[in-house]
Amino acid sequence: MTMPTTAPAFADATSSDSALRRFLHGLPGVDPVGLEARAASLGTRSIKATAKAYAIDLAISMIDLTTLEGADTPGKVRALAAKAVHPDPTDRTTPATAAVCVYPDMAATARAALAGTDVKVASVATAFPAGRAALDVKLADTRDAVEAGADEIDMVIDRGAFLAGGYLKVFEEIRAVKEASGPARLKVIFETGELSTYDNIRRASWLGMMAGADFIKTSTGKVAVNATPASTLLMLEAVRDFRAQTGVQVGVKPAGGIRTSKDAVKFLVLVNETAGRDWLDNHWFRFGASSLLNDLLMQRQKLATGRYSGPDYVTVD
Ligand SMILES: O=C[C@H](O)COP(=O)(O)O
Repeated sequence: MTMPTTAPAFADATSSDSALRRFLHGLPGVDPVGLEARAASLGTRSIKATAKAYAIDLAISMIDLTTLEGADTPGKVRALAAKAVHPDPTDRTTPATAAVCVYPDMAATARAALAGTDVKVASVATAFPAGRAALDVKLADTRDAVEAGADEIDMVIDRGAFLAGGYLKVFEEIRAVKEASGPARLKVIFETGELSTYDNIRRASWLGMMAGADFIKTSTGKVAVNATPASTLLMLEAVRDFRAQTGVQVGVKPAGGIRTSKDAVKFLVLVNETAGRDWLDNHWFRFGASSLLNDLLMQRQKLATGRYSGPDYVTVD
């Protein structure tokens, strides 16, 4: 198989397992107390009502509206797609979400339902969520999703290999999935809640970007600890530093457990204060969320009218 070439800046660092280990373990260590304090303090920033209205619309436009359940049906995916295109049918000024995110077997249904719109089809692949399958199975899963119409692939890394120090294996797997993704943008999920340390999250971020990730993503939403402000802050620092070093911009997607407007706005403050304004649009920042949109819609309505709507204002997620 022809592999994409590694960025020249990293040719030496990725020439062997030991070279890659030296590079990743040579990254500056993370001070956990300082990191968490910075994330917490940015989270307490208050913003003006006008900025809040802007932030709510921005957050809506950044959602990968997600359903990743064993019980997903074509009907549920079509309803989700309709909601992604017109989140509030009574107010056509409401922005569409960025994407609808589904399992590969639902990608064709999502593609058909979103035809003629700007909303992307994102599909998880590579034996999501555990990532425990042979590489050829993961590549077939990826190709299936792309052939069915996915614009974006959300792959999971092999956390077992990463934690055992098999960095080159993880690196080569990401490169192979990137190639199998063809024109689709590749989001690489680290499952930060399983990586044990902040140092590992920093190492995984660099590993993913060096291997060609278009986005780095925190979590699957399927484990106990999903997206946290601290892990997202760390990843935002990584994309900022990677661009400074290589000129290549990589997006960030916190996912899992983000359910309120208040939380979404906190994440946007982190983006603005860490990576900067260049990341403040849905090409470079996404929220992976199954249950955030309704709260954003209710807050949007409250800002516009001064009151919350009745419980039947929004459809159930
Ligand atoms: O990638 C998206 C996540 O699976 C969604 O997680 P959530 O259901 O906690 O919002």
